[in-house]
Amino acid sequence: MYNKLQYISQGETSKEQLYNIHQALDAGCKWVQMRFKNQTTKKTFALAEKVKPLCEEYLANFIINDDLHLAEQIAADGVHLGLTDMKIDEARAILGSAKIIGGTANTFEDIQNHVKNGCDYIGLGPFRFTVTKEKLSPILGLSGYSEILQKMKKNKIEVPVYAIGGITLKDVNPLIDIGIHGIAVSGIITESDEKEKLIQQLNEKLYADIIV
Ligand SMILES: Cc1ncc(COP(=O)(O)OP(=O)(O)O)c(N)n1
Ligand SMILES: Cc1ncsc1CCOP(=O)(O)O
Ligand SMILES: [Mg+2]
Repeated sequence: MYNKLQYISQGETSKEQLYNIHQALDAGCKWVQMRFKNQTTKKTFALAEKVKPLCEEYLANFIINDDLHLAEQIAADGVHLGLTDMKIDEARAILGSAKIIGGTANTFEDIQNHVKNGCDYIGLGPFRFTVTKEKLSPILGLSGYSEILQKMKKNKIEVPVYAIGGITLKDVNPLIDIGIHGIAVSGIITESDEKEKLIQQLNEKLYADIIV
């Protein structure tokens, strides 16, 4: 089962990206999505080439935002695709069954489509307004999530759903209570001065029901 905490990288430059990813790994993140928007292919490739061995060193999963071909070239663990990115079934045909393919959803119908097309997990959001992403889809809030998760249950659709968009520590318990599998976060980890403590607190809540 995938880790319940996915860190989505931030940074205006390759140096900032690498620094933020390294800090998140050092603090205990076990799953990184490299999200480096509006860059040349050369720059994203060069960054991915550095991030991959770093994630390997920290035994963390490494997936790429948007760029299926980069994920393939670099032999990343997978890719995250949005509603306007490459279609999930097309990506699956290229990457094969061993790679992780995540898909963005804003509605129950998006989830139905992604599951039919073979995605491994859903990034459902946005939960609330966030400055991390421009052009947000309609905000779902806890009630929107709850409605969608209930429809999934009724229709026997089983796929790990990650909440995304402005998630903070206090949101984790209510999200887990309604059936969310995990969270994908960027701002709270990037901006935290106490990353290790924050990640520990997030994991305690995310894994509270797991008996060891
Ligand atoms: C885990 C996760 N969920 C959703 C998204 C958003 O993807 P997308 O809608 O393609 O937006 P961009 O991130 O590409 O701006 C995500 N990246 N990760
Ligand atoms: C990539 C993305 N997609 C929907 S919201 C979002 C940003 C999540 O970042 P943050 O945790 O800082 O709100
Ligand atoms: Mg995208």
